[in-house]
Amino acid sequence: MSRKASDNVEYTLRSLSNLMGEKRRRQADGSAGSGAAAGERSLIAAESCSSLNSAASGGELERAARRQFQQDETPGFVYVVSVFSALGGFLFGYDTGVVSGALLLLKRELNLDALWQELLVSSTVGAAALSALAGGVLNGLCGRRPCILLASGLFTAGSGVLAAARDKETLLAGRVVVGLGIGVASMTVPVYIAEVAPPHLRGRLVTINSLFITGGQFFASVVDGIFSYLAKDGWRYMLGLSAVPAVIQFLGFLFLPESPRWLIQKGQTQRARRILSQMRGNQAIDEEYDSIKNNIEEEEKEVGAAGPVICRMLTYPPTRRALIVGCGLQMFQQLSGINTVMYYSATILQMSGVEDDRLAIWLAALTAFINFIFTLVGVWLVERMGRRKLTLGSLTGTAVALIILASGFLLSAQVSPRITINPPDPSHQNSTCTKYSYCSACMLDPDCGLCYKLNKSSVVESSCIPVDKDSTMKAAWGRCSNETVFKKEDLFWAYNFCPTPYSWTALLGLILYLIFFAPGMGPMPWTVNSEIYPLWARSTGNACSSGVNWVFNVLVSLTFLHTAEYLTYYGAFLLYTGFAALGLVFIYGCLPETKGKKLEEIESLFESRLCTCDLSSLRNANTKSYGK
Ligand SMILES: O[C@H]1[C@H](O)[C@@H](O)[C@H](O)[C@@H](O)[C@H]1O
Repeated sequence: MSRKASDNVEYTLRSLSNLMGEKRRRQADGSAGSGAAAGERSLIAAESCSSLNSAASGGELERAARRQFQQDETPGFVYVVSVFSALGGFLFGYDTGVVSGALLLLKRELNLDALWQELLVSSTVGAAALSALAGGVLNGLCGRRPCILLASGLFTAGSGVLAAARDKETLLAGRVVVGLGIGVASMTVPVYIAEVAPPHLRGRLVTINSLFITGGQFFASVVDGIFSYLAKDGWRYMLGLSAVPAVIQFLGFLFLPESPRWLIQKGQTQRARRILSQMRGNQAIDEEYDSIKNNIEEEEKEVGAAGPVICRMLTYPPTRRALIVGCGLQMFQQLSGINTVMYYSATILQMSGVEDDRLAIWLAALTAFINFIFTLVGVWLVERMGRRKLTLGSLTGTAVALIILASGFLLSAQVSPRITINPPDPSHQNSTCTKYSYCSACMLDPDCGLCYKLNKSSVVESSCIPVDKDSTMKAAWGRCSNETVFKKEDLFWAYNFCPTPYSWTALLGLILYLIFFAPGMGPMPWTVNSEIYPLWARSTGNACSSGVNWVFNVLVSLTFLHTAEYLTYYGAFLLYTGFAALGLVFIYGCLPETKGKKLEEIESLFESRLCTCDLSSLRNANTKSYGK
């Protein structure tokens, strides 16, 4: 048996005897509950002993120990704490998702031009990027609990300001406050959940936070759909509703505890022990407590405590590698285009023949629903497949779906209807729209739309006309400028899409994209980041990687329309395919498996150079099979 395997056996035996010792102690002093329960427990212990005796190798022993550990119920308290913190994820999803529907109403009521609309969307994401970075320092100094309280306070204040806003400047202020809350929540919540969860449930519980993010986005799209019928002040409800979960989270966290790991780091050991045993219920905490404490002491010896954390992280190879992996994952999540696909979903659906704007809003809610449901699949898969396989499988599928999506746009562009009528501009403003010869070129200009008739399924009598400044549902002038009149005359108006027989390919690509992206590439960057840094570097590591996520989120969303103008739509989606392929190489080479490991064990996975992860996992597999 190798040295490592024998260490494992020794460690496993120690854990088992710890567990059983604790059980026996409890049974003896009668604190283990009723006689029946105690009887049941000793049966489990006896079963484990016999499986221990018959276990022939280190691997089997380890499995027996894990089975034993998992048989001990995880107290409901851990789930309550996780769900309350994941409300932060819900608010992140809700507040980033709700704004598109709110803007439809706002731009009419407050006469918002394109610049103000852009400001209201990107100010939130920009503020989130800044506060995620600042959240690292706050987390380290004040702890996770005060940061979650701060985030829910910001969410509540922000949504109050938004619901009561009378002008666009106040709206902007409200969106910035909400963005500050999103940034702090996005980096704190996964860390907090990872620190309170038992190792065998950690992946699943942290992934629940991502489920809440996509749940928030789905809920936001339903709220957008409902209140879109309330033309006056509907946006106040859309933007203000997030105060409800925010207040619930704030009140809950007044009573919920601090992370025991942070407390141990700050020397508050008694409190930490109390909270840890609350979180572990009937399980022995001595070993976990000692391992956290020893780890902190060792880390201090190895890395020292002088200088800013980020400098220490960059000069100490294991944390530098973890940081590269964490930030890389977040960067590739955004570079594979999730937010443009979500943002563009209504248009893709319109391309596939959905003419009505309201129906498109509801179908966009369906897209958000697919994203949500398949994140649930991720929650189910994460502890079965592990992080690495799940992320690799998900990104491979995402890349294939992007190719299908791009092909949909390419085929549509190739059969793009010709423009057959070029009416003179009555306002003599010489708009560029009337100069295009094909629908595909007309569509790439955000100021233009197509007015056409259908003969069976082919487009006839088509013209490219400037879009109305107040509503993208009609033209500024000409045959398609009066909605009720042009619909009666069997005329159609297409803004942002060209009617072609290949639109279903893009729709198929969109659905496949979400099915593949949602279980892996959506949640895993958050989950992995919450576990790969040692305690002293955890806040800073998560602050940096969340900051990278938000910065690339802004970059990709802001550049999408320009990218599409230069590269056309299929070019833009092929570009994202290229990024996804690069991401695959990166993940294949650099992401180690963290499933089932204690947070304190994970640092050792980054001891060897990056790009050898796959080799080391192969080596481990070989060692195991030789040992058998
Ligand atoms: O993990 C989340 C999730 O996938 C969301 O759907 C997306 O909008 C976010 O940008 C991402 O960070």
